[in-house]
Amino acid sequence: MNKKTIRDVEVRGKRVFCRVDFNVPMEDGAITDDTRIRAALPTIQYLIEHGAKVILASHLGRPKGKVVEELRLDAVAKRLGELLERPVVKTNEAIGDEVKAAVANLNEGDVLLLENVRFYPGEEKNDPELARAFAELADLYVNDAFGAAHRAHASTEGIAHYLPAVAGFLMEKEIEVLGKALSNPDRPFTAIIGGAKVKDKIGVIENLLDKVDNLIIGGGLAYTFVKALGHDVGKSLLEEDKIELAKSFMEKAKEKGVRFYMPVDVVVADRFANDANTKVVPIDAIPSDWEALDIGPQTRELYRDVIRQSKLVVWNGPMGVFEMETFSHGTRAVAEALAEAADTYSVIGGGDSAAAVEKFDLADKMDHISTGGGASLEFMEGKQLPGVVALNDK
Ligand SMILES: Nc1ncnc2c1ncn2[C@@H]1O[C@H](COP(=O)(O)OP(=O)(O)OP(=O)(O)O)[C@@H](O)[C@H]1O
Ligand SMILES: O=C(O)[C@H](O)COP(=O)(O)O
Repeated sequence: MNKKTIRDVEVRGKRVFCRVDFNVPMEDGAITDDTRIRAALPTIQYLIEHGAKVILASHLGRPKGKVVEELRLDAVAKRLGELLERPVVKTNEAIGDEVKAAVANLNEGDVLLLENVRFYPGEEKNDPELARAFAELADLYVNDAFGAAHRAHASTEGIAHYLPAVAGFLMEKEIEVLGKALSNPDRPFTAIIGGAKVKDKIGVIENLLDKVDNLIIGGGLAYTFVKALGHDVGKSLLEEDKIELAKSFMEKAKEKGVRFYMPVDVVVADRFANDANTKVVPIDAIPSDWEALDIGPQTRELYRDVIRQSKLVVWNGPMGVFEMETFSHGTRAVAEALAEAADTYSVIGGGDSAAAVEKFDLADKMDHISTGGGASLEFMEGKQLPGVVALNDK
């Protein structure tokens, strides 16, 4: 990575404004998955051990510039304190007198968590006034919020214009792993693209077609490709306006020598429910009033084999409606194949695929699970992430 990191600067005695992505899932005020908090610990611990005065900032949810009581960061501060095994001071504001006083009270190695930065309308507008107010609290800016790096907001981008700005360890790792996959991949390199819609994956498929040896398609978006091949898809997800695009992707794959893998059989259901009637049918025999909700057993085997023969696999998007047990087997098979393939470096591109891997209890068997959903998708589209661009070059 050509950006400076916290290793390249002196942090001792400095007030460090560290942007993290603590946008964790919550239910009834309780954190249901603290992966993102844990992922930021190496940076926070480094700052503590090296005598920084640590000021953490994050968003939670989408409060749209207003105070939303349920989106306060108190539960996050508590969890962070437990994980760090040290007190974490939490303010009820992210700027202003209360915050300035709390920062002035910090000793070397102390940790302060500011209130949800998205309570301020200036955050998402990348208002220079708010960015400056954040910057005035600190001597150094550290961005460890990879999950929010695709957002040009006051605490992710704007602030970097007013302070020396470097990356944290999580940011560095995400950029290095995803960056290597895209620029210098071990081969055979396979991308597995699933999820609901072609529309959301156009950029990724386009970019990856130039880089991969194998492209595996699954999930709801596969049926637009199936239709493009001339088969009926019944009531399966279909984006009529993307059929031509699907055709052009398949042609482009052929031109480039990319092997393009589509489901050969699917699990169809008579309604969208876990207890629906189901059957396995070949891809060219989807009944007109049934919908395909998972890849079938032959496809699972086919995809397993491709995974086994790959040196690097990047996976984004589930193979079926994995939230329902009946339609989870395709996604599980891909996760298991990645877990078993010892010589295959597996990169999970955040979002639902990461949730699936967690659900199947296979997270610790993957080589890298991105903490970014939208951010990793934009990175894989080949886009520059504003939160990264704004950091100081080496
Ligand atoms: N065959 C299918 N029919 C209908 N829905 C499907 C099918 N296969 C997968 N899905 C649904 O697609 C959803 C996931 O797709 P989505 O594009 O939202 O997430 P993703 O690809 O993981 O991207 P992100 O990283 O943004 O979360 C899941 O909720 C899953 O149930
Ligand atoms: O959950 C995420 O992907 C990040 O925290 C970014 O959140 P956002 O999509 O609300 O900007």
